[in-house]
Amino acid sequence: MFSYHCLNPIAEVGLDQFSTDYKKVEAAVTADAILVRSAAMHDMEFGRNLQAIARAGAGVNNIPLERCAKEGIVVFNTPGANANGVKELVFAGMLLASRDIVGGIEWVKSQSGETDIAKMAEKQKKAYAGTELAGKKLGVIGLGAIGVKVANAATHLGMDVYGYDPYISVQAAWNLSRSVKHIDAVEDIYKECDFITIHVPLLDSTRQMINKSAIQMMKKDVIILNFARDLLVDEQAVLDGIAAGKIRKYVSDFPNPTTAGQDGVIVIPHLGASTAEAEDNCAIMAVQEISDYMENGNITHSVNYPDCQMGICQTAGRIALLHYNRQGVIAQYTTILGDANINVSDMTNKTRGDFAYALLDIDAPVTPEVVEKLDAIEDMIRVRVVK
Ligand SMILES: NC(=O)C1=CN([C@@H]2O[C@H](COP(=O)(O)OP(=O)(O)OC[C@H]3O[C@@H](n4cnc5c(N)ncnc54)[C@H](O)[C@@H]3O)[C@@H](O)[C@H]2O)C=CC1
Ligand SMILES: O=C(O)C(=O)COP(=O)(O)O
Repeated sequence: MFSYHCLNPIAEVGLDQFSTDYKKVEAAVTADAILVRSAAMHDMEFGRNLQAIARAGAGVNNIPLERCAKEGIVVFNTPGANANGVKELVFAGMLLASRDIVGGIEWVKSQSGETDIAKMAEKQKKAYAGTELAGKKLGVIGLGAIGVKVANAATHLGMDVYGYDPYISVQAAWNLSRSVKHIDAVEDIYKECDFITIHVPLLDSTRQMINKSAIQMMKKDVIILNFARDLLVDEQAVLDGIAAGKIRKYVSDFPNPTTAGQDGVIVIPHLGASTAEAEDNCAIMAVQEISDYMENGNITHSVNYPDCQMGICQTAGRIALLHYNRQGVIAQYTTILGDANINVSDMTNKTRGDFAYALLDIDAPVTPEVVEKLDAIEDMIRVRVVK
């Protein structure tokens, strides 16, 4: 029996995929697995039972990945599962920034009860007029699951699309429309584009990527869209750019005290992934990842351990070893198994940075003594008896 805890509400259609071997628990500290969306986990203490965290979504900056790896907790996310939801909201953002739709709607509301409203609107509407998307240059920074969808869809709206991603995956490159211009230097996006949208993860290397010097390079009347994370942008520099008449609009999906209520800023309450479809997709993928890890030891879409798959165990036993990626560890654990007369019929050992993961299918179940010896290896983080 496995237990799981939901730190945020997770779509039932996903949770329904857990077999009857899983029970939901109210206390995170007792759970084998945690499902989470945006809840902040950096200050959380993790229970000793905790083996896996699945982020039902893309961004994992709310989870202490390194600490989890050191505690033998595998963290997963659900790549692409909410990308369409975000893509659609990015276009809503572009349209809201192009004409003052919000201001116009508010004006109509403020005139409710006016019998002459239709005539008044015809006079008033010029205050909310704007421009079109077609023919404008759109710069997409980060061509992952979301960026590719935004870039491709924009080409169908008649936009001239520039894409920048020095680390683009082969899969993303395959999916990218040939009409998207491949940009090698992000400065070219800053200098050329009328709309700039950012779709990169929040990392030390991307924090405040859109800063004062980037803004200085931009065209007058640029529209900046941020559906990735607020900390990617120096938002005070953006407000200064708006006040100076350089930036026409800043659209953000991340409310905070700096931007909320400011002129020239459209802030949405983090709705990018809040569609029924995205919530269902993320929950289903997260539950599949956790189930396969808990039941088979397979890792798919981890963000702190290497992915590793050996299907369903066909031998007498399977163990999973989470360890540091250091010299001699493999020799030590294979020696312990050999000394215990346990034959390894299949094994995979994968590494990711400082961490490594091994799955071993063995011809006899391991005894508690063998587990104790494996656990005692200096660079061993966690030993799991999967079967
Ligand atoms: N507003 C919302 O509700 C949502 C926001 N997000 C945010 O959007 C981000 C992107 O999501 P996905 O596209 O699904 O992730 P992804 O991992 O598929 O794509 C990220 C892309 O950014 C690229 N990248 C990394 N560093 C870069 C750099 N310095 N310059 C240019 N490109 C760089 C990577 O190569 C990758 O292709 C997430 O990390 C998350 O923070 C994601 C989903 C929902
Ligand atoms: O997937 C992401 O990175 C998101 O930002 C979506 O967050 P949410 O699941 O809506 O709290």
